[in-house]
Amino acid sequence: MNNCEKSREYYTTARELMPGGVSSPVRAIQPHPFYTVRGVGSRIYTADGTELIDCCGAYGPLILGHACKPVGDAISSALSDGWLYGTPTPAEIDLAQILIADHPSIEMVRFVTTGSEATMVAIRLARGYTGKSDIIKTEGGFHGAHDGVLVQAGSGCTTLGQPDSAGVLSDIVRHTRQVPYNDTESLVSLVETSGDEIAAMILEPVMGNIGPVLPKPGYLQEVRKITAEHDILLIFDEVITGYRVGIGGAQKLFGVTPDITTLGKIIGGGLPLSAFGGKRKIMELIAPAGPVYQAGTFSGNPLSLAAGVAALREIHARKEMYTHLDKATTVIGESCQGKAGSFVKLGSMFKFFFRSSPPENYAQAKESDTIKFRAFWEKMLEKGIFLPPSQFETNFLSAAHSDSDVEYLSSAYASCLSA
Ligand SMILES: Cc1ncc(COP(=O)(O)O)c(C=O)c1O
Ligand SMILES: N[C@H](C=O)CCC(=O)O
Repeated sequence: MNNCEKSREYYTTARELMPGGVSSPVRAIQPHPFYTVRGVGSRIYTADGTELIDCCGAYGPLILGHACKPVGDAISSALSDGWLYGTPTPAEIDLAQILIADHPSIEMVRFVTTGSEATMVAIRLARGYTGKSDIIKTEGGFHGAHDGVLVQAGSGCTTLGQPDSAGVLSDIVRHTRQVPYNDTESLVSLVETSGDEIAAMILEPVMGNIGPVLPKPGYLQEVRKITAEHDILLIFDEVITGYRVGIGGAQKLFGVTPDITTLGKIIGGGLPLSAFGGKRKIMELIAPAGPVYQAGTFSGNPLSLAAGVAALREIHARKEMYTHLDKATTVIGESCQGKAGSFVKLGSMFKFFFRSSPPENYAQAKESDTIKFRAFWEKMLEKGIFLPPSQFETNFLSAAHSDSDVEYLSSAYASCLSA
């Protein structure tokens, strides 16, 4: 980006104040990130006055685009009533009713603040329910930044080349078993030898933190069958896919019912809100109904709930957006035909991999040429398009992207991939 003097200065200051200069590692674009001061519709605006078409969407929450008016209005209205009470609120009942109606797997729900919290407690709940110690995750799966899942983790961990984290005790991660995604044979052999120790398998039904990487036909159904046969709870981490691949998430799209579901991102309308939910007999183990403890000062905060209810009502009122978004990414994919690499999409999730065929798992995703990705990413930025700055992060389109945005994106993909 030519005009970036202010961003450069901000970053110089920020690096003195915060590790890596950022609040989350994926934002530390080198040699310096751009600083954003405004977001409207499909656009973000930098501190240096550059307008960008945003295909990052804050890493997933903004399916309605930036500053969506009904969501903003709901936040303003909630704000005028104060913003934190430390008591139950009517809005949590409204949002719980929407989530339960939309997800056949969810009979009860608990609101928390981040996706990391949701997956952390979902795992604790599975252990409490089954009395077993271990979990299975898929290699390259990302479930937030807590100890038990920071092993072979996707997202920033993979981008930085640090899929395991220092500071995590080997005693903890020895309870986290790994299998490749899309590989039922490895799963069967693991559960046949160790099924008695395994409380839950947690997976992103569509892997969003190395790609996207899509499930092979029948894979999720097989996983459901194998886990059920071995009394292993199945946790679908739908923090990305919830309301992203459609109302009802990946479980509805693929017709697979997990035991526990984690949701985040979109359900807060862009404010911090996450949830986990599942069958009543499992959820009733959560305190104070049962012995599995979870608590949070900011859990179910009124502003996030107001934003979430407004966002989900808007999504319901404009369901046709999913068809439109799917067509839009198909158009972008067509412009990538014949280019050296592979285009992968599901609805509004998409990515061009610098690898000859679409990856089916973590090992294959990591074979992508990240140097070529970086050169392509820079060219797209020069054209005024912000893609997540990693081969291993999904691009997201929003309902605010217009037909002309999609046309522009398509021609930019075609020309930047040819160059
Ligand atoms: C699939 C998935 N699960 C969990 C998380 C953790 O969510 P959060 O960043 O809100 O803690 C993320 C994203 O970070 C995610 O993509
Ligand atoms: N891929 C991550 C979430 O889905 C990116 C968000 C972050 O780590 O800041």
